[in-house]
Amino acid sequence: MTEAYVAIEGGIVLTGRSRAPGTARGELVFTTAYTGYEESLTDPSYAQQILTFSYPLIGNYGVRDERFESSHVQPTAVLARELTDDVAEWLTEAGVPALDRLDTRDVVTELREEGAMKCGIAAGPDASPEAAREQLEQCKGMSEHVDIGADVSVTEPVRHEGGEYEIALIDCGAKGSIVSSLLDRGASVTVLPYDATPDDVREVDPDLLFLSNGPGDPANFDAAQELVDTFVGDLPIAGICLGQQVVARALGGSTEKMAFGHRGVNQPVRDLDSDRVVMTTQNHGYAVTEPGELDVTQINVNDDTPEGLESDDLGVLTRQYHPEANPGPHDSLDFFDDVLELAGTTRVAATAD
Ligand SMILES: NC(=O)CC[C@H](N)C(=O)O
Repeated sequence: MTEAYVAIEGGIVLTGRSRAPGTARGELVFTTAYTGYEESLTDPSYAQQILTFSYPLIGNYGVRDERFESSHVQPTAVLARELTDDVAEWLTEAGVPALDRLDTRDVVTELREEGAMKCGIAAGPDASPEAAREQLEQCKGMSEHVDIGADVSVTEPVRHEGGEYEIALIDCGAKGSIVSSLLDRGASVTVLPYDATPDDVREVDPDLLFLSNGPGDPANFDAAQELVDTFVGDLPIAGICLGQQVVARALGGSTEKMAFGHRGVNQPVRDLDSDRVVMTTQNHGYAVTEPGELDVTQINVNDDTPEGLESDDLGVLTRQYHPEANPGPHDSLDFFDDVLELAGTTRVAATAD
């Protein structure tokens, strides 16, 4: 067994089996998802993080690229109790270090007690505890990645021709299934870079401005925040995850880093109007603390954090969780119907003028 080492803030060094060689560093987080590993591993929201799967066996239904949320593996390294050969080969080809035969219960317990922590990894024939510690020393906290959008965003507009409604999607690290969920419902989507200017948006002449999910601290997405400032009231605005956080900050709200975040596929969310609880997929380490000009319409059942923000007057609709949620649960897919309906209000207003 080729050994691999995990050095965690506070001096802990864990040993496991190397499944993909290399060294890496990143903030150590965990997901409780028991399915959807292809989607999680290609979700750009995981950039600069080391992803621990708490479910004990990862890879039991293979790896198929049609499930990918982006073109490549996004976490800097992967930890699990057991990874199948399919996943180990995929991560080896991707150059993303991975290790298993690790007591992930210990890792998760540590993270739940101490919060997300910096971490260094060394795996493969040349690995040593010192190499893992060196990685740890160079590791930055998520909020210190001040231009993380540049690592995950398109650099030029990308147009997806679809139906009648025009949506400008600001790509702060967008999952592919957000684009396909909008196209499936009759929208045309123009994906714009994370640092798009108001003029870039005007050029698209959209019916709705959509802010995507993405990695890191929403406070580091100034350009996207400025777009919300500029267009609120004139264009309907929607957002998912980082998108919700950026919209809230732009409209007088605030965000903060959570202790260890929400990552999994069975996070319960209560809609305050209908009192209905839905199961949701989540992946975030920051949360909205004050909603500013928006109303909190949905909350997390476990910790009451805001899961949905809305303003009828301003035409704003956001979700902290991932309604597109491949492979599921799909309880909240109707969010995208609501977004399209909101986009339709622009056309109605334009006809009335
Ligand atoms: N999935 C996301 O968009 C994550 C949002 C943000 N980076 C957070 O961790 O809270």
